[in-house]
Amino acid sequence: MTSDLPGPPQESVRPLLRPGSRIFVAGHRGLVGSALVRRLAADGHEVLTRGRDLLDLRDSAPTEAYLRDVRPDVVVLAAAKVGGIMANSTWPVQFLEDNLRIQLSVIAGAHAAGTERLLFLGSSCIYPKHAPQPIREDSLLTGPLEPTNEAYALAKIAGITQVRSYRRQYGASYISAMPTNLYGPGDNFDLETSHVLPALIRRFHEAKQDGAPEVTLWGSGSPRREFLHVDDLAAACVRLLESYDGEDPVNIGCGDDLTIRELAETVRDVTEYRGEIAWDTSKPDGTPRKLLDVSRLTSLGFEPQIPLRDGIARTYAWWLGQRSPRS
Ligand SMILES: NC(=O)C1=CN([C@@H]2O[C@H](COP(=O)(O)OP(=O)(O)OC[C@H]3O[C@@H](n4cnc5c(N)ncnc54)[C@H](OP(=O)(O)O)[C@@H]3O)[C@@H](O)[C@H]2O)C=CC1
Ligand SMILES: C[C@H]1O[C@H](OP(=O)(O)OP(=O)(O)OC[C@H]2O[C@@H](n3cnc4c(=O)[nH]c(N)nc43)[C@H](O)[C@@H]2O)[C@@H](O)[C@@H](O)C1=O
Repeated sequence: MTSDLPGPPQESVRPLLRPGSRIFVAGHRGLVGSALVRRLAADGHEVLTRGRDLLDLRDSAPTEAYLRDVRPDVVVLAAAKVGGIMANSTWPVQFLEDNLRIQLSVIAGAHAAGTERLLFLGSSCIYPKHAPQPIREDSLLTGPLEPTNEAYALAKIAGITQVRSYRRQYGASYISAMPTNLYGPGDNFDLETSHVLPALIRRFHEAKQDGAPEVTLWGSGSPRREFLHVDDLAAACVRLLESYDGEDPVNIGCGDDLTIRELAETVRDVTEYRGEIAWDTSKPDGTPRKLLDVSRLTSLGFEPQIPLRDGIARTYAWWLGQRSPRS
C-alpha cells in the first residue's frame, strides 16, 4: 500500500482497476447507478447488483454479510437518499440519517469484506454556500453551508471523512468524487421531489399538451447551475477508478454553468412549448452559484462528450418513451 498522508492527487503505477473486475454498484436502479452499470458492463466488468427489496443498505449486518458473500473487487457507492431543493428542505431527517447509515454500512462492510477499491459519490452541495467560483476541492469546510440542503451536505461530508479515514488508518484504496448537478435517462421526474432539469422537461411538455399559456417555475430564475449528462459522469467515474488514488475528493463537472432562466428557455425550445415562463419567488432559490473547478479531473484526461442541449433532447426522448400516452 502507498503512504497516504495529505498531499497532491497522485497517479499510481498499480493497476487500480483491473480488466474484468467484479464491481458492486450500490444504487443500480438510480440515475447514476444505472449509467454506471451500462458503462462498466460495456467495458467488460462483472457488475454485481442487489435491489433495495432484498437488501436495505441502511442495515449494517446484512450489508456486510452480502459483501462478505460476493467479495467484490470494487464497490461504487451510488445509493443514497437523493432529491431536489424541495425534497431536501422538507425531509432533512431522512437526508441526514439515511445517507449516514448507507455510507456507514457500505463503506465499513466493503472494508470488512476485503474490498480493495471503493468510489464514494458525494455532491457539489458539500461546499460552502458562498465558496469562490469555480469551486475548488480545497473549499471544503471553509464556510457555512446552503441551508436548504445542509443535512444532506453534512452526511456527504461525513462520507468523505469516512473514506479518508479508511485510507489513513488502513491504507485502503478508497476515493471520493463530487459530481455537479446531473441529469439523463433514469432521472426522477416527480415534480415535488425531482431536480430542476427533469421537472422543467415535464412541466413544459405537459403545458404544451394542455395548451397552457404559461408555466410557473420555482424561485427567481437567477441562480446559476452546472449540468452534466449522467453518461459523462459514468465515464468520469471509470477514469477515476482507473487512475486516481488520492485522499482528496475530485470534482466532476463540465466546467460551464448557466442561469435557471437560461436553462428554462433551452428546455422550452427543446420541448417546443410556445407559452410564457413565470417565476414563483415564494419558492427557494437555494445556493446562488455552484460551478465546480474541474482542473483536477481534466488533468486525469477526462473531457465531457455530451453538450447540454443534446443531452436535454436525449433525456426528453427517453422520458417520452417511458410514459404511458397521457400520464
Ligand atoms: N442526481 C444528481 O443530480 C446528483 C447525484 N449525486 C450523487 O449520486 C449518487 C446517486 O444519485 P442518483 O442516482 O441521482 O439518485 P437516485 O435517487 O436516482 O438513485 C439512488 C439509488 O439508491 C438506492 N437506495 C436509496 N436508499 C437505499 C437503501 N436504503 N437501500 C438500498 N438502496 C437504496 C435507490 O434504490 P431504489 O431504486 O429502490 O429507490 C436508487 O437505486 C448519490 O450519492 C447522489 O448524492 C451527486 C450530485 C448530483
Ligand atoms: C444536485 C443538488 O440538487 C439540489 O440543489 P439545487 O441545485 O438547488 O436543486 P434543484 O435542482 O432542485 O434546483 C435548482 C434550482 O432550480 C430552481 N427551480 C425552478 N423550477 C424548479 C422546479 O420545478 N423544480 C426544482 N426542483 N427546481 C426548480 C430551484 O428553485 C433552484 O434555484 C440539492 O438538494 C442538493 O442536495 C444537490 O446535491
